[in-house]
Amino acid sequence: MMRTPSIYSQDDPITEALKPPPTETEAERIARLSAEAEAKRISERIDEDLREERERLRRKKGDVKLLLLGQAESGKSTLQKQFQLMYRPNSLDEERISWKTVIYFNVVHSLKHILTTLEQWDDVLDEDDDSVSLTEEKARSGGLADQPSPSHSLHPGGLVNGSPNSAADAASSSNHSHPWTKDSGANQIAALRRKLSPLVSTDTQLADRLSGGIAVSGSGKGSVYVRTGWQARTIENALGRLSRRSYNDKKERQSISSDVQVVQDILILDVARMLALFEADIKELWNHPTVRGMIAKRRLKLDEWSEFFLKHIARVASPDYIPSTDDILHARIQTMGIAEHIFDVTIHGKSVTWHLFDVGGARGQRHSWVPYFDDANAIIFVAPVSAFDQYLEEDPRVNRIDDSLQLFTQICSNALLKNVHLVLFLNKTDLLKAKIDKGLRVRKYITSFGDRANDYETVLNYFRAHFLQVHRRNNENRRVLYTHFTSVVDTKATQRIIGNVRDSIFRGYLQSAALV
Ligand SMILES: Nc1nc2c(ncn2[C@@H]2O[C@H](COP(=O)(O)OP(=O)(O)OP(=O)(O)O)[C@@H](O)[C@H]2O)c(=O)[nH]1
Ligand SMILES: [Mg+2]
Repeated sequence: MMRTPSIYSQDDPITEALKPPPTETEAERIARLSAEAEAKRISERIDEDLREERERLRRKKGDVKLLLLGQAESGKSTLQKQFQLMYRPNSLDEERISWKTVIYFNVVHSLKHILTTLEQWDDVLDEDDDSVSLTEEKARSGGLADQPSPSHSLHPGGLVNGSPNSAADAASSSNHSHPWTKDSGANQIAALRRKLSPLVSTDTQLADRLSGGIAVSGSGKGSVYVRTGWQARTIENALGRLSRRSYNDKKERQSISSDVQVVQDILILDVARMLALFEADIKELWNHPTVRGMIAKRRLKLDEWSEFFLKHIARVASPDYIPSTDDILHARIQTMGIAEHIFDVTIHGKSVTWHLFDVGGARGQRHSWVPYFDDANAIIFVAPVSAFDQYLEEDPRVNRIDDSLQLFTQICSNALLKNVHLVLFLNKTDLLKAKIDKGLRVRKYITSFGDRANDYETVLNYFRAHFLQVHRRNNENRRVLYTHFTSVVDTKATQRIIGNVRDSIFRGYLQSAALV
Protein backbone atom coordinates (compact mmCIF):
# COMPACT_ATOMS: atom_id res chain seq x y z
CA MET A 1 0.00 0.00 0.00
CA MET A 2 1.65 3.20 -1.05
CA ARG A 3 1.13 6.34 0.83
CA THR A 4 0.03 9.44 -0.91
CA PRO A 5 2.82 11.79 -1.88
CA SER A 6 1.46 14.55 0.31
CA ILE A 7 2.47 12.65 3.41
CA TYR A 8 6.05 13.16 2.44
CA SER A 9 6.88 16.65 3.45
CA GLN A 10 10.20 18.19 2.70
CA ASP A 11 11.65 17.28 6.02
CA ASP A 12 10.51 13.68 5.93
CA PRO A 13 13.60 11.65 6.85
CA ILE A 14 12.94 9.00 4.21
CA THR A 15 12.45 11.53 1.44
CA GLU A 16 15.60 13.14 2.65
CA ALA A 17 17.44 9.82 2.64
CA LEU A 18 16.28 9.05 -0.87
CA LYS A 19 17.51 12.27 -2.38
CA PRO A 20 20.39 11.83 -4.76
CA PRO A 21 23.59 13.17 -3.25
CA PRO A 22 24.28 16.80 -4.24
CA THR A 23 27.62 15.62 -5.57
CA GLU A 24 26.03 13.23 -8.06
CA THR A 25 27.93 13.27 -11.33
CA GLU A 26 26.34 13.19 -14.77
CA ALA A 27 27.38 9.56 -15.22
CA GLU A 28 25.93 8.61 -11.84
CA ARG A 29 22.74 10.43 -12.66
CA ILE A 30 22.36 8.54 -15.94
CA ALA A 31 23.06 5.24 -14.16
CA ARG A 32 20.52 6.07 -11.49
CA LEU A 33 17.83 7.01 -13.96
CA SER A 34 18.49 3.95 -16.02
CA ALA A 35 18.21 1.84 -12.91
CA GLU A 36 14.95 3.52 -12.05
CA ALA A 37 13.61 2.75 -15.51
CA GLU A 38 14.60 -0.87 -15.06
CA ALA A 39 12.86 -0.94 -11.71
CA LYS A 40 9.75 0.45 -13.31
CA ARG A 41 9.91 -2.13 -16.07
CA ILE A 42 10.21 -4.98 -13.54
CA SER A 43 7.45 -3.51 -11.47
CA GLU A 44 5.18 -3.31 -14.50
CA ARG A 45 5.97 -6.85 -15.51
CA ILE A 46 5.11 -8.11 -12.05
CA ASP A 47 1.89 -6.09 -12.20
CA GLU A 48 1.12 -7.72 -15.53
CA ASP A 49 1.74 -11.17 -14.02
CA LEU A 50 -0.60 -10.36 -11.17
CA ARG A 51 -3.25 -9.23 -13.64
CA GLU A 52 -2.88 -12.46 -15.58
CA GLU A 53 -3.16 -14.45 -12.40
CA ARG A 54 -6.34 -12.65 -11.44
CA GLU A 55 -7.69 -13.42 -14.88
CA ARG A 56 -6.95 -17.09 -14.48
CA LEU A 57 -8.61 -17.10 -11.10
CA ARG A 58 -11.96 -16.81 -12.80
CA ARG A 59 -11.53 -20.15 -14.55
CA LYS A 60 -11.58 -22.25 -11.46
CA LYS A 61 -13.58 -25.31 -12.36
CA GLY A 62 -11.60 -28.51 -12.17
CA ASP A 63 -8.63 -26.74 -10.62
CA VAL A 64 -6.90 -28.13 -7.56
CA LYS A 65 -7.04 -25.90 -4.50
CA LEU A 66 -4.32 -26.62 -1.97
CA LEU A 67 -4.07 -24.83 1.38
CA LEU A 68 -0.81 -24.53 3.31
CA LEU A 69 -1.72 -24.32 6.99
CA GLY A 70 0.27 -24.21 10.21
CA GLN A 71 1.43 -21.81 12.92
CA ALA A 72 3.68 -18.80 12.24
CA GLU A 73 7.25 -19.67 11.30
CA SER A 74 6.33 -23.24 10.49
CA GLY A 75 7.68 -23.03 6.92
CA LYS A 76 4.56 -22.53 4.78
CA SER A 77 5.93 -19.72 2.65
CA THR A 78 9.22 -21.58 2.30
CA LEU A 79 7.32 -24.59 1.03
CA GLN A 80 5.45 -22.28 -1.33
CA LYS A 81 8.80 -21.12 -2.71
CA GLN A 82 9.71 -24.75 -3.39
CA PHE A 83 6.50 -25.16 -5.39
CA GLN A 84 7.36 -21.98 -7.23
CA LEU A 85 10.89 -23.24 -7.97
CA MET A 86 9.46 -26.44 -9.30
CA TYR A 87 6.60 -25.14 -11.40
CA ARG A 88 7.43 -21.52 -12.21
CA PRO A 89 11.19 -21.15 -11.76
CA ASN A 90 11.39 -17.94 -13.80
CA SER A 91 9.05 -16.12 -11.49
CA LEU A 92 11.49 -16.58 -8.62
CA ASP A 93 14.24 -15.04 -10.75
CA GLU A 94 12.09 -12.00 -11.32
CA GLU A 95 11.64 -11.58 -7.58
CA ARG A 96 15.26 -12.21 -6.72
CA ILE A 97 16.14 -8.56 -6.26
CA SER A 98 13.23 -7.80 -3.96
CA TRP A 99 14.46 -10.56 -1.64
CA LYS A 100 17.60 -8.51 -1.12
CA THR A 101 15.55 -6.01 0.88
CA VAL A 102 14.19 -8.85 3.03
CA ILE A 103 17.63 -10.33 3.64
CA TYR A 104 19.14 -6.95 4.51
CA PHE A 105 16.24 -6.45 6.89
CA ASN A 106 16.84 -9.90 8.41
CA VAL A 107 20.52 -9.04 8.96
CA VAL A 108 19.94 -5.55 10.35
CA HIS A 109 17.13 -6.74 12.59
CA SER A 110 19.27 -9.60 13.93
CA LEU A 111 22.07 -7.17 14.77
CA LYS A 112 19.60 -4.94 16.54
CA HIS A 113 18.25 -7.90 18.48
CA ILE A 114 21.75 -8.96 19.56
CA LEU A 115 22.68 -5.46 20.68
CA THR A 116 19.41 -4.90 22.53
CA THR A 117 19.67 -8.22 24.33
CA LEU A 118 23.26 -7.49 25.35
CA GLU A 119 22.14 -4.17 26.72
CA GLN A 120 19.29 -5.69 28.72
CA TRP A 121 21.49 -8.34 30.27
CA ASP A 122 24.09 -5.76 31.03
CA ASP A 123 21.53 -4.00 33.19
CA VAL A 124 20.64 -7.08 35.20
CA LEU A 125 23.82 -9.13 35.39
CA ASP A 126 25.69 -9.75 38.58
CA GLU A 127 29.37 -9.08 38.93
CA ASP A 128 29.96 -12.74 38.40
CA ASP A 129 28.95 -13.31 34.85
CA ASP A 130 28.14 -16.95 35.37
CA SER A 131 25.67 -16.65 38.16
CA VAL A 132 22.24 -15.84 37.01
CA SER A 133 20.26 -13.75 39.40
CA LEU A 134 17.32 -13.09 37.18
CA THR A 135 13.93 -13.99 38.33
CA GLU A 136 11.70 -15.14 35.55
CA GLU A 137 9.50 -12.13 36.16
CA LYS A 138 12.32 -9.74 35.67
CA ALA A 139 13.59 -11.53 32.62
CA ARG A 140 10.24 -11.38 30.98
CA SER A 141 9.50 -7.80 31.78
CA GLY A 142 12.95 -7.01 30.46
CA GLY A 143 11.68 -8.22 27.11
CA LEU A 144 14.39 -10.80 26.67
CA ALA A 145 14.20 -13.01 23.67
CA ASP A 146 11.88 -15.95 23.69
CA GLN A 147 11.53 -16.36 27.39
CA PRO A 148 10.25 -19.69 28.55
CA SER A 149 6.99 -19.81 30.35
CA PRO A 150 5.40 -21.54 33.28
CA SER A 151 4.28 -25.05 32.66
CA HIS A 152 0.87 -25.58 31.15
CA SER A 153 -0.59 -28.65 29.69
CA LEU A 154 -2.80 -27.00 27.14
CA HIS A 155 -3.36 -29.76 24.75
CA PRO A 156 -5.97 -32.34 25.74
CA GLY A 157 -3.45 -35.05 24.93
CA GLY A 158 -1.33 -33.50 27.63
CA LEU A 159 1.89 -33.55 25.70
CA VAL A 160 3.38 -30.40 27.01
CA ASN A 161 3.77 -30.22 30.69
CA GLY A 162 7.22 -28.95 31.34
CA SER A 163 8.56 -25.71 32.53
CA PRO A 164 11.87 -24.97 30.97
CA ASN A 165 14.31 -23.10 33.02
CA SER A 166 16.72 -20.99 31.14
CA ALA A 167 18.71 -20.19 34.23
CA ALA A 168 19.41 -23.85 34.85
CA ASP A 169 20.18 -24.22 31.19
CA ALA A 170 22.53 -21.36 31.43
CA ALA A 171 24.31 -22.65 34.46
CA SER A 172 24.74 -26.11 33.02
CA SER A 173 26.31 -24.90 29.82
CA SER A 174 28.63 -22.26 31.17
CA ASN A 175 32.24 -23.09 30.65
CA HIS A 176 34.20 -19.94 30.66
CA SER A 177 37.73 -19.18 31.45
CA HIS A 178 37.59 -15.83 29.71
CA PRO A 179 40.77 -14.71 28.02
CA TRP A 180 39.53 -11.14 28.37
CA THR A 181 38.39 -9.19 31.34
CA LYS A 182 34.75 -8.29 31.64
CA ASP A 183 35.62 -4.64 31.19
CA SER A 184 37.54 -5.00 27.99
CA GLY A 185 34.75 -7.20 26.63
CA ALA A 186 32.19 -4.55 27.53
CA ASN A 187 34.32 -1.85 25.94
CA GLN A 188 34.61 -3.84 22.75
CA ILE A 189 30.85 -4.33 22.63
CA ALA A 190 30.28 -0.64 23.31
CA ALA A 191 32.61 0.27 20.46
CA LEU A 192 30.84 -2.15 18.12
CA ARG A 193 27.48 -0.77 19.18
CA ARG A 194 28.61 2.76 18.31
CA LYS A 195 30.08 1.72 14.99
CA LEU A 196 27.10 -0.32 13.90
CA SER A 197 24.49 2.20 15.00
CA PRO A 198 23.97 3.86 11.59
CA LEU A 199 23.41 0.44 10.05
CA VAL A 200 21.13 -0.74 12.85
CA SER A 201 19.10 2.43 12.59
CA THR A 202 17.99 1.50 9.05
CA ASP A 203 15.84 -1.22 10.63
CA THR A 204 12.68 0.89 10.63
CA GLN A 205 13.17 2.19 7.12
CA LEU A 206 13.71 -1.31 5.77
CA ALA A 207 10.62 -2.52 7.61
CA ASP A 208 8.66 0.39 6.20
CA ARG A 209 9.92 -0.33 2.71
CA LEU A 210 8.75 -3.93 2.91
CA SER A 211 5.38 -3.35 4.50
CA GLY A 212 4.66 -0.12 2.70
CA GLY A 213 4.20 1.49 6.07
CA ILE A 214 1.64 -0.95 7.43
CA ALA A 215 2.26 -1.77 11.05
CA VAL A 216 0.67 -4.91 12.40
CA SER A 217 0.12 -5.05 16.09
CA GLY A 218 1.34 -8.10 17.88
CA SER A 219 4.42 -8.67 15.78
CA GLY A 220 6.44 -8.85 18.93
CA LYS A 221 9.82 -9.49 17.40
CA GLY A 222 9.29 -6.33 15.43
CA SER A 223 9.17 -8.37 12.29
CA VAL A 224 7.38 -7.28 9.19
CA TYR A 225 4.20 -8.61 7.68
CA VAL A 226 3.69 -8.47 3.96
CA ARG A 227 0.66 -8.99 1.79
CA THR A 228 0.60 -10.79 -1.50
CA GLY A 229 2.29 -8.83 -4.28
CA TRP A 230 4.79 -7.20 -1.93
CA GLN A 231 7.64 -7.91 -4.31
CA ALA A 232 6.26 -5.49 -6.87
CA ARG A 233 5.30 -2.95 -4.24
CA THR A 234 8.74 -2.99 -2.65
CA ILE A 235 10.12 -1.80 -5.94
CA GLU A 236 7.29 0.67 -6.39
CA ASN A 237 7.77 2.02 -2.89
CA ALA A 238 11.32 2.87 -3.78
CA LEU A 239 10.51 3.97 -7.27
CA GLY A 240 7.39 5.94 -6.45
CA ARG A 241 9.34 8.18 -4.16
CA LEU A 242 12.15 8.57 -6.64
CA SER A 243 9.92 9.10 -9.60
CA ARG A 244 8.13 12.08 -8.16
CA ARG A 245 11.45 13.76 -8.24
CA SER A 246 13.03 12.69 -11.46
CA TYR A 247 10.61 11.11 -13.89
CA ASN A 248 9.11 14.44 -14.77
CA ASP A 249 11.87 15.24 -17.16
CA LYS A 250 11.04 13.59 -20.45
CA LYS A 251 14.47 14.10 -21.91
CA GLU A 252 16.04 12.26 -19.02
CA ARG A 253 13.67 9.43 -19.47
CA GLN A 254 14.53 9.06 -23.13
CA SER A 255 18.22 8.81 -22.41
CA ILE A 256 17.67 5.85 -20.16
CA SER A 257 19.00 2.56 -21.39
CA SER A 258 17.09 -0.48 -20.29
CA ASP A 259 19.87 -2.98 -19.84
CA VAL A 260 20.68 -2.32 -16.20
CA GLN A 261 19.89 -5.51 -14.33
CA VAL A 262 19.90 -4.32 -10.76
CA VAL A 263 17.34 -2.12 -9.15
CA GLN A 264 19.23 0.70 -7.51
CA ASP A 265 17.21 1.78 -4.58
CA ILE A 266 19.03 4.40 -2.56
CA LEU A 267 18.07 2.96 0.82
CA ILE A 268 19.30 -0.44 -0.32
CA LEU A 269 22.47 1.08 -1.76
CA ASP A 270 23.04 2.75 1.56
CA VAL A 271 22.57 -0.45 3.54
CA ALA A 272 24.80 -2.31 1.07
CA ARG A 273 27.51 0.30 1.48
CA MET A 274 27.35 0.06 5.27
CA LEU A 275 27.31 -3.73 5.25
CA ALA A 276 30.47 -3.75 3.14
CA LEU A 277 32.04 -1.12 5.37
CA PHE A 278 31.15 -2.88 8.65
CA GLU A 279 31.57 -6.48 7.55
CA ALA A 280 34.53 -7.01 9.88
CA ASP A 281 32.66 -5.41 12.80
CA ILE A 282 29.62 -7.59 12.23
CA LYS A 283 31.87 -10.64 12.23
CA GLU A 284 33.55 -9.42 15.38
CA LEU A 285 30.23 -8.99 17.14
CA TRP A 286 28.94 -12.34 15.92
CA ASN A 287 32.10 -14.13 17.09
CA HIS A 288 32.59 -12.07 20.25
CA PRO A 289 33.03 -14.26 23.34
CA THR A 290 30.25 -12.40 25.15
CA VAL A 291 27.82 -13.10 22.32
CA ARG A 292 29.01 -16.71 22.00
CA GLY A 293 28.59 -17.16 25.74
CA MET A 294 25.11 -15.64 25.77
CA ILE A 295 24.06 -17.93 22.93
CA ALA A 296 25.51 -20.99 24.70
CA LYS A 297 23.64 -20.06 27.85
CA ARG A 298 20.48 -19.42 25.86
CA ARG A 299 20.20 -15.89 27.17
CA LEU A 300 20.44 -14.76 23.59
CA LYS A 301 18.20 -16.71 21.27
CA LEU A 302 18.58 -16.19 17.60
CA ASP A 303 16.17 -17.36 14.96
CA GLU A 304 17.40 -19.76 12.34
CA TRP A 305 17.45 -17.11 9.64
CA SER A 306 19.54 -14.78 11.80
CA GLU A 307 22.15 -17.46 12.25
CA PHE A 308 22.05 -18.36 8.59
CA PHE A 309 22.67 -14.84 7.31
CA LEU A 310 25.19 -13.86 9.98
CA LYS A 311 27.17 -16.99 9.14
CA HIS A 312 27.11 -15.98 5.49
CA ILE A 313 27.74 -12.30 6.14
CA ALA A 314 30.83 -12.16 3.91
CA ARG A 315 28.69 -13.04 0.92
CA VAL A 316 25.68 -10.94 1.93
CA ALA A 317 27.85 -7.90 2.63
CA SER A 318 29.68 -8.00 -0.68
CA PRO A 319 28.88 -4.95 -2.83
CA ASP A 320 27.49 -6.93 -5.76
CA TYR A 321 25.43 -9.33 -3.66
CA ILE A 322 22.55 -11.04 -5.39
CA PRO A 323 20.50 -13.43 -3.23
CA SER A 324 20.98 -17.06 -4.15
CA THR A 325 18.01 -19.39 -4.26
CA ASP A 326 19.19 -20.87 -0.99
CA ASP A 327 19.25 -17.37 0.53
CA ILE A 328 15.69 -16.77 -0.63
CA LEU A 329 14.61 -20.03 0.97
CA HIS A 330 16.13 -18.91 4.28
CA ALA A 331 14.84 -15.34 4.20
CA ARG A 332 12.09 -14.59 6.69
CA ILE A 333 9.10 -12.37 6.20
CA GLN A 334 5.71 -12.92 7.80
CA THR A 335 2.71 -13.55 5.61
CA MET A 336 -0.30 -11.35 6.14
CA GLY A 337 -3.69 -12.64 5.07
CA ILE A 338 -3.72 -15.18 2.27
CA ALA A 339 -1.36 -15.22 -0.69
CA GLU A 340 -2.55 -17.18 -3.70
CA HIS A 341 -0.05 -18.73 -6.12
CA ILE A 342 -0.99 -20.43 -9.34
CA PHE A 343 0.86 -23.23 -11.10
CA ASP A 344 0.19 -25.51 -14.02
CA VAL A 345 0.90 -29.02 -12.91
CA THR A 346 1.16 -31.73 -15.52
CA ILE A 347 0.74 -35.39 -14.79
CA HIS A 348 0.24 -38.18 -17.33
CA GLY A 349 0.15 -35.56 -20.06
CA LYS A 350 -2.77 -33.74 -18.48
CA SER A 351 -2.28 -30.20 -17.24
CA VAL A 352 -4.27 -29.02 -14.25
CA THR A 353 -4.17 -25.58 -12.67
CA TRP A 354 -3.24 -25.60 -9.03
CA HIS A 355 -4.06 -22.78 -6.66
CA LEU A 356 -1.77 -22.74 -3.68
CA PHE A 357 -2.98 -20.67 -0.74
CA ASP A 358 -0.19 -19.61 1.59
CA VAL A 359 -1.73 -18.25 4.78
CA GLY A 360 -0.44 -16.14 7.63
CA GLY A 361 -0.02 -18.50 10.58
CA ALA A 362 0.05 -16.12 13.56
CA ARG A 363 -2.99 -16.34 15.82
CA GLY A 364 -4.30 -12.97 14.69
CA GLN A 365 -4.27 -14.19 11.09
CA ARG A 366 -6.06 -17.50 11.45
CA HIS A 367 -9.62 -16.16 11.17
CA SER A 368 -8.94 -15.37 7.53
CA TRP A 369 -8.41 -19.04 6.66
CA VAL A 370 -12.01 -20.15 7.05
CA PRO A 371 -13.50 -18.70 3.83
CA TYR A 372 -11.02 -20.88 1.94
CA PHE A 373 -12.09 -24.12 3.59
CA ASP A 374 -15.26 -24.99 1.74
CA ASP A 375 -13.78 -25.49 -1.69
CA ALA A 376 -10.32 -26.71 -0.76
CA ASN A 377 -9.24 -30.05 -2.21
CA ALA A 378 -6.14 -30.61 -0.15
CA ILE A 379 -4.25 -29.31 2.86
CA ILE A 380 -0.62 -29.53 3.73
CA PHE A 381 -0.39 -28.94 7.46
CA VAL A 382 3.12 -27.80 8.37
CA ALA A 383 4.27 -28.43 11.96
CA PRO A 384 7.80 -27.44 12.96
CA VAL A 385 9.05 -30.22 15.23
CA SER A 386 12.18 -28.26 16.14
CA ALA A 387 10.01 -25.82 18.12
CA PHE A 388 9.75 -27.92 21.29
CA ASP A 389 11.84 -25.38 23.23
CA GLN A 390 10.00 -22.36 21.87
CA TYR A 391 6.90 -20.42 22.86
CA LEU A 392 4.38 -18.54 20.78
CA GLU A 393 5.22 -15.00 19.88
CA GLU A 394 1.51 -14.22 20.29
CA ASP A 395 1.26 -15.85 23.71
CA PRO A 396 4.51 -16.70 25.48
CA ARG A 397 2.75 -19.16 27.77
CA VAL A 398 2.04 -21.56 24.94
CA ASN A 399 4.63 -24.08 23.83
CA ARG A 400 4.82 -24.10 20.04
CA ILE A 401 4.44 -27.87 19.67
CA ASP A 402 1.37 -27.68 21.84
CA ASP A 403 -0.06 -24.91 19.67
CA SER A 404 0.60 -27.00 16.55
CA LEU A 405 -1.23 -29.95 18.06
CA GLN A 406 -4.20 -27.80 19.02
CA LEU A 407 -4.34 -26.30 15.58
CA PHE A 408 -4.05 -29.70 13.96
CA THR A 409 -6.93 -30.91 16.14
CA GLN A 410 -9.06 -28.04 14.84
CA ILE A 411 -8.17 -28.79 11.24
CA CYS A 412 -8.78 -32.54 11.56
CA SER A 413 -12.14 -32.02 13.24
CA ASN A 414 -13.44 -29.18 11.08
CA ALA A 415 -16.64 -30.22 9.32
CA LEU A 416 -15.90 -28.11 6.24
CA LEU A 417 -12.67 -30.00 5.75
CA LYS A 418 -13.87 -33.52 6.31
CA ASN A 419 -13.36 -34.63 2.70
CA VAL A 420 -10.12 -32.79 2.11
CA HIS A 421 -6.98 -34.72 1.22
CA LEU A 422 -4.79 -34.31 4.28
CA VAL A 423 -0.99 -34.16 4.28
CA LEU A 424 1.19 -33.53 7.34
CA PHE A 425 4.71 -32.16 7.11
CA LEU A 426 6.71 -32.61 10.29
CA ASN A 427 9.09 -29.85 9.33
CA LYS A 428 12.42 -28.36 10.42
CA THR A 429 13.83 -31.81 11.08
CA ASP A 430 17.31 -30.43 10.32
CA LEU A 431 16.96 -27.93 13.17
CA LEU A 432 15.52 -30.58 15.47
CA LYS A 433 18.57 -32.75 14.80
CA ALA A 434 20.92 -29.81 15.44
CA LYS A 435 19.21 -29.06 18.77
CA ILE A 436 19.35 -32.68 19.91
CA ASP A 437 22.99 -32.95 18.81
CA LYS A 438 23.74 -29.81 20.83
CA GLY A 439 22.40 -31.58 23.90
CA LEU A 440 19.04 -29.89 24.38
CA ARG A 441 16.80 -32.14 26.44
CA VAL A 442 13.21 -32.50 25.28
CA ARG A 443 12.04 -33.56 28.71
CA LYS A 444 12.92 -30.18 30.11
CA TYR A 445 10.23 -28.60 27.94
CA ILE A 446 7.84 -31.50 27.57
CA THR A 447 7.67 -33.50 30.76
CA SER A 448 5.51 -36.22 29.26
CA PHE A 449 8.52 -37.19 27.18
CA GLY A 450 9.72 -38.81 30.38
CA ASP A 451 12.70 -41.11 30.41
CA ARG A 452 12.74 -41.84 26.73
CA ALA A 453 16.13 -41.70 25.02
CA ASN A 454 16.94 -38.13 24.01
CA ASP A 455 17.98 -39.03 20.49
CA TYR A 456 16.73 -37.69 17.18
CA GLU A 457 14.83 -40.79 16.06
CA THR A 458 13.06 -41.26 19.36
CA VAL A 459 12.08 -37.59 19.60
CA LEU A 460 10.85 -37.45 16.02
CA ASN A 461 8.76 -40.58 16.43
CA TYR A 462 7.40 -39.32 19.70
CA PHE A 463 6.13 -36.13 18.07
CA ARG A 464 4.79 -38.04 15.11
CA ALA A 465 2.87 -40.36 17.42
CA HIS A 466 1.14 -37.35 18.99
CA PHE A 467 0.07 -35.93 15.63
CA LEU A 468 -1.14 -39.35 14.47
CA GLN A 469 -3.12 -39.68 17.66
CA VAL A 470 -4.84 -36.33 17.05
CA HIS A 471 -5.72 -37.51 13.57
CA ARG A 472 -7.01 -40.88 14.77
CA ARG A 473 -9.22 -39.29 17.39
CA ASN A 474 -10.77 -36.91 14.89
CA ASN A 475 -11.28 -39.16 11.92
CA GLU A 476 -14.91 -40.14 11.52
CA ASN A 477 -14.54 -40.38 7.75
CA ARG A 478 -11.60 -42.74 7.99
CA ARG A 479 -9.51 -40.62 5.73
CA VAL A 480 -5.86 -41.30 5.14
CA LEU A 481 -3.20 -38.99 6.60
CA TYR A 482 -0.05 -38.72 4.50
CA THR A 483 2.89 -37.87 6.75
CA HIS A 484 6.35 -36.67 5.72
CA PHE A 485 9.45 -35.72 7.69
CA THR A 486 10.71 -32.59 6.00
CA SER A 487 13.21 -29.82 5.95
CA VAL A 488 11.68 -27.52 3.39
CA VAL A 489 14.86 -25.48 2.95
CA ASP A 490 16.37 -28.64 1.42
CA THR A 491 15.39 -28.25 -2.23
CA LYS A 492 16.23 -31.71 -3.51
CA ALA A 493 14.45 -33.62 -0.76
CA THR A 494 11.47 -31.26 -0.73
CA GLN A 495 10.92 -31.46 -4.48
CA ARG A 496 10.83 -35.24 -4.25
CA ILE A 497 8.21 -35.00 -1.51
CA ILE A 498 6.21 -32.43 -3.50
CA GLY A 499 6.18 -34.91 -6.39
CA ASN A 500 4.88 -37.50 -4.01
CA VAL A 501 2.18 -35.22 -2.63
CA ARG A 502 1.18 -34.23 -6.16
CA ASP A 503 0.74 -37.88 -7.15
CA SER A 504 -1.38 -38.67 -4.12
CA ILE A 505 -3.54 -35.59 -4.62
CA PHE A 506 -3.99 -36.51 -8.28
CA ARG A 507 -5.09 -40.00 -7.40
CA GLY A 508 -7.80 -38.50 -5.20
CA TYR A 509 -8.60 -35.94 -7.88
CA LEU A 510 -9.01 -38.59 -10.59
CA GLN A 511 -11.15 -40.68 -8.30
CA SER A 512 -13.52 -37.84 -7.54
CA ALA A 513 -13.56 -36.83 -11.22
CA ALA A 514 -14.55 -40.39 -12.10
CA LEU A 515 -17.53 -40.12 -9.77
CA VAL A 516 -18.92 -37.07 -11.53
N1 LIG B 1 16.56 -24.75 8.79
C1 LIG B 1 15.29 -24.71 8.39
N2 LIG B 1 14.66 -23.52 8.30
C2 LIG B 1 13.38 -23.53 7.89
C3 LIG B 1 12.69 -24.72 7.55
N3 LIG B 1 11.43 -24.37 7.17
C4 LIG B 1 11.36 -23.03 7.26
N4 LIG B 1 12.54 -22.52 7.70
C5 LIG B 1 12.83 -21.11 7.96
O1 LIG B 1 11.92 -20.67 8.94
C6 LIG B 1 11.56 -19.31 8.69
C7 LIG B 1 10.06 -19.18 8.67
O2 LIG B 1 9.53 -19.82 7.55
P1 LIG B 1 8.28 -19.25 6.74
O3 LIG B 1 8.11 -20.15 5.55
O4 LIG B 1 8.42 -17.81 6.53
O5 LIG B 1 7.11 -19.52 7.81
P2 LIG B 1 5.55 -19.34 7.59
O6 LIG B 1 4.93 -20.61 8.04
O7 LIG B 1 5.25 -18.89 6.22
O8 LIG B 1 5.22 -18.19 8.65
P3 LIG B 1 4.01 -17.09 8.62
O9 LIG B 1 3.98 -16.48 7.28
O10 LIG B 1 4.33 -16.13 9.71
O11 LIG B 1 2.76 -17.88 8.93
C8 LIG B 1 12.24 -18.92 7.38
O12 LIG B 1 13.40 -18.18 7.69
C9 LIG B 1 12.61 -20.25 6.76
O13 LIG B 1 13.78 -20.18 5.99
C10 LIG B 1 13.38 -25.96 7.68
O14 LIG B 1 12.85 -27.04 7.43
N5 LIG B 1 14.67 -25.89 8.12
MG1 LIG C 1 4.46 -17.21 5.48
